[in-house]
Amino acid sequence: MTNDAHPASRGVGVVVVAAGSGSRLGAEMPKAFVPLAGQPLLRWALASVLRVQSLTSLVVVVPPGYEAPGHPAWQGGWLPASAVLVAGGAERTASVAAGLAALDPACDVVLVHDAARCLTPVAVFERVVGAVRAGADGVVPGVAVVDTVKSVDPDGFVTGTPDRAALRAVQTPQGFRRAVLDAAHASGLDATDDAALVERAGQRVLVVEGDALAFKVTTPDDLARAEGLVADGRVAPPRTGGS
Ligand SMILES: Nc1ccn([C@@H]2O[C@H](COP(=O)(O)OP(=O)(O)OP(=O)(O)O)[C@@H](O)[C@H]2O)c(=O)n1
Ligand SMILES: C[C@](O)(CO)[C@H](O)COP(=O)(O)O
Repeated sequence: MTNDAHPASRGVGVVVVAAGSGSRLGAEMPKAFVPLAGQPLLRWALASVLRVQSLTSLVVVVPPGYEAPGHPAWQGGWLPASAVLVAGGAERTASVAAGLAALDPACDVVLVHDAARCLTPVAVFERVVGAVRAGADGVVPGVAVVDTVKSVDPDGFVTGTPDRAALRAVQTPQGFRRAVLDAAHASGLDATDDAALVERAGQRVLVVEGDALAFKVTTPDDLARAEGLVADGRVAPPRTGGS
């Protein structure tokens, strides 16, 4: 790992959350360990994380029990030596909080990334880091919404049609000034992403351009899409002997 050339920088810490069960995928193992072209989704995700220029601390949040370095899931030596393993919680928010607690306290910028967004290009990471370094409290990658979106009531009746030009589907990595994210998680609230906690704390979150390759592997169709992209050579496989 290298230090950021920025004089005020004390480094970028990345928390990769990989503790989910993947119930919607329905595999026989936790989703992060499901193979994509023969390699665990987590390994694909780490391949981009390890290329982040200013990375100084890496925490991987895993299902309870997997934090033992001798766990069979790590056979093959693909886990980076620099990675700190911690056990996750029942919800994503709790897993992120566990990861934050294990991050090097010297990091002044934190990225939180889903292992399930396993093909996210490193350029997205660098874009998010750059925007945090430029002064944003929080930064999320996002893509335009292509469908017309409806809000509905509990009975399914439409209550509105928001202007989709003002909507973004957001991805990870989400980046924050360290103090901002720590304070947001100290609220103890739950949310489906970290930016929502920061928004609730009254901080401004900037959306930067995401990437179609940063889609989340959620269902079997998503995994098939990822397999197709690899087979077509759209993404390079993780190198052997590390991620
Ligand atoms: N308790 C949890 C839940 C989710 N995650 C992580 O958060 C990311 C986004 O979650 P999602 O893709 O929704 O994963 P799951 O919760 O595993 O999926 P499902 O809802 O289908 O069970 C994933 O990398 C997942 O491993 C986590 O670390 N801890
Ligand atoms: C964090 C996230 O990936 C941003 O899109 C997403 O919110 C996770 O949501 P899920 O409900 O756990 O699928």
